[in-house]
Amino acid sequence: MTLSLLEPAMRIVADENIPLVEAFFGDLGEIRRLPGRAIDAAALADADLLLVRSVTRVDRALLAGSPVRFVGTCTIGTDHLDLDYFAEAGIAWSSAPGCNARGVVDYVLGSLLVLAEDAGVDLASRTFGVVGAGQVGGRLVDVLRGLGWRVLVCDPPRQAAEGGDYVDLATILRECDAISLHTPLDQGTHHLLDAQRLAQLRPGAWLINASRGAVVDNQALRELLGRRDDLRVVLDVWEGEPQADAALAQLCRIATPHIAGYSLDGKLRGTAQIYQAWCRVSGQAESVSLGELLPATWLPELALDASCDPDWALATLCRAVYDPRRDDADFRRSLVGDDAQRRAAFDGLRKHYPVRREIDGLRVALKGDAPRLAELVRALGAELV
Ligand SMILES: NC(=O)C1=CN([C@@H]2O[C@H](COP(=O)(O)OP(=O)(O)OC[C@H]3O[C@@H](n4cnc5c(N)ncnc54)[C@H](O)[C@@H]3O)[C@@H](O)[C@H]2O)C=CC1
Ligand SMILES: O=C(O)C(=O)[C@H](O)COP(=O)(O)O
Repeated sequence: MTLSLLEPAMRIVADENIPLVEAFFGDLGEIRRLPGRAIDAAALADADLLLVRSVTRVDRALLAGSPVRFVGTCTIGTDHLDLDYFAEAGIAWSSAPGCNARGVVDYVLGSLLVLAEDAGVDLASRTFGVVGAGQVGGRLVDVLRGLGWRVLVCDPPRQAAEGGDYVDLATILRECDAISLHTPLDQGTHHLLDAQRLAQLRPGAWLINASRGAVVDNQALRELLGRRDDLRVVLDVWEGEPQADAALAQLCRIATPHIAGYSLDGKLRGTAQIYQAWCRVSGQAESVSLGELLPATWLPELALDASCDPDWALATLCRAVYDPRRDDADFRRSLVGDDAQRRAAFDGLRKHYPVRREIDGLRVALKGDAPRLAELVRALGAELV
């Protein structure tokens, strides 16, 4: 859909946690910043553009009667948008596909390192299961396979559309030591892992959910973890956010407040993608680009000696960029007080999230001839220099 060309001053309402809105959209008109959970129909009474993150439910109740004609969500997920209503009302929209996918991959890698150290196992000896092989899962599969690890992939929609080397969920549950979930949340994936499927996890299995909370039945998972102390679980997303089940969090090896994709690069890319989408929709030429706005990384380059142990190199490169244990510790400290205090703490940790970059922004120099290390660096997506 192409909207009519811009009038001089647009009125833009944007979540206060979207970075660079002024840099990208400032020339278009007046920008009003609000907390995402406080964006209501009254705030949109004279808005043309609405820019949100995942915490704002955007549907008929929010938009009916408002002049909003474009909704941009600076996120990958779209489960907070009522797309049927947008189509019915002729509202253009865009998400930011893939913007923070690399951050989630870094989160999963960091979590796997912790789980492997706890168990005293070699990650290369595990069988990995990736459920949902889109922007996030697809990148994860490439990295894990690039590292030479055995990976089974379950993605029925892709399997139906493309054929190929996919397995069903039952096979993943039966054969995989480590399972990572990367499906969208929709009717087909709500409680994809319900009590019955959770019960099929292998002895000692690891389960990671950084997709959407309700892809796993949280109550069933809590009950299962109460009975099975062999399982190890990593949860970044929760049913009913910003309320997280504190008892479930205590039973998880790593628990974080929906920050898996919170790399700075990912957030800035999200804003840039929405700006590009708006320019397409409005027929306007782009006048701002992300390249000039991305800050320098704090750790642009690392050198590894050819004699170093590849497992040490893997952990060192991943953790040089991101280690989820800090986020886990911050979240655990926040699990105090009443429900309202914990909800506020959940949002607070996300609002004040520290700067984090991505592994593929790292340049790695190898001192000496080390083909195995070179392969590892490339598999991680870092640049070999
Ligand atoms: N925790 C975080 O910070 C973040 C979470 N996310 C979430 O991660 C999830 C994945 O995002 P993307 O990779 O961008 O989505 P995507 O739409 O690119 O890929 C999802 C894949 O799941 C597949 N799928 C759908 N139903 C399935 C089922 N029943 N079983 C197995 N596969 C199924 C689809 O065919 C598709 O290939 C989403 O829920 C998204 O909201 C995304 C970014 C950050
Ligand atoms: O992009 C997505 O989808 C995510 O899950 C984001 O990491 C969510 O970030 P917020 O929009 O909730 O800040």
